[in-house]
Amino acid sequence: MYDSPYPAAGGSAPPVAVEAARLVYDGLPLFDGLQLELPPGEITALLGPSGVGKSSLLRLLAGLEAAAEGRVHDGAGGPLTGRVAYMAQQDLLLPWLDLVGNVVLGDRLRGRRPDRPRAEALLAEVGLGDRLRDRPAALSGGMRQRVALARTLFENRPVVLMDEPFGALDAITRHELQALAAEKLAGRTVLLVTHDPLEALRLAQSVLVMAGRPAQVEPPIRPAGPVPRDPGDPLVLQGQAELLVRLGRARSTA
Ligand SMILES: Nc1ncnc2c1ncn2[C@@H]1O[C@H](COP(=O)(O)OP(=O)(O)OP(=O)(O)O)[C@@H](O)[C@H]1O
Repeated sequence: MYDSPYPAAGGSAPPVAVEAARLVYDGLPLFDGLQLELPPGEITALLGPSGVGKSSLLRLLAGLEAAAEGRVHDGAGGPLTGRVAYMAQQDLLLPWLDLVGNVVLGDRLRGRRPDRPRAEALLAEVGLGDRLRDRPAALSGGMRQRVALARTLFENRPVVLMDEPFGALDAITRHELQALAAEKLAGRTVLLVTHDPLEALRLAQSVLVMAGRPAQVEPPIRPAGPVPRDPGDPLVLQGQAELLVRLGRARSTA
């Protein structure tokens, strides 16, 4: 029996465990025997050099990597099927649907009657209550990522996988959306892939660095204090400097 250090709290967000993950592209293992633990109800950030395999690992967790081997489970050996939402860097909004239509898309694809009032309430929560009937083309990049966040929250899954969701935004919009995401995702088990050490230290209870080929995930850093942390906090700034050193080391082993 797998002995998780992060037992699932009854009825709430589960931990996520990856065991013996292996993925080979073009005959070369990207990772092999990779282990990973995500604590329940917390945000974990995953950093690492470009090409090390972060997005591939995220897709493996989402069940989207057909070629991968290994085991992904909820810490008690159960599958994560139906408990995972995925948010990509591109907002993936459909241009012919209005904002409500984009948020309820998952329900429609599953053949369920869309809960439009809940979608409208979520759009209002992310600050778009007065744009419900707009098409995505009428929005800024930051607004579009707000819609993508509302759509992710609409799925109401206890596990959320995010692949550089704020990477394409300007610094101020990114800062605002990070705070919004931290507030709205509280209590869920989140894996956030990012290239930004400051984003990781602002939002995450655990920070992981992925390095090497085949890649491994290094032991977690657990910065002190509640999230979102103040970017000007001396501990955050010091953590950022240390993380940059670790990332430099990780790149030299990639
Ligand atoms: N479907 C695929 N077929 C072959 N190689 C692939 C495939 N998908 C990814 N790769 C390769 O696997 C490696 C890891 O890709 P991945 O996107 O997971 O890295 P990453 O760490 O997320 O990179 P980045 O930070 O640049 O987004 C890269 O060298 C990439 O070219």
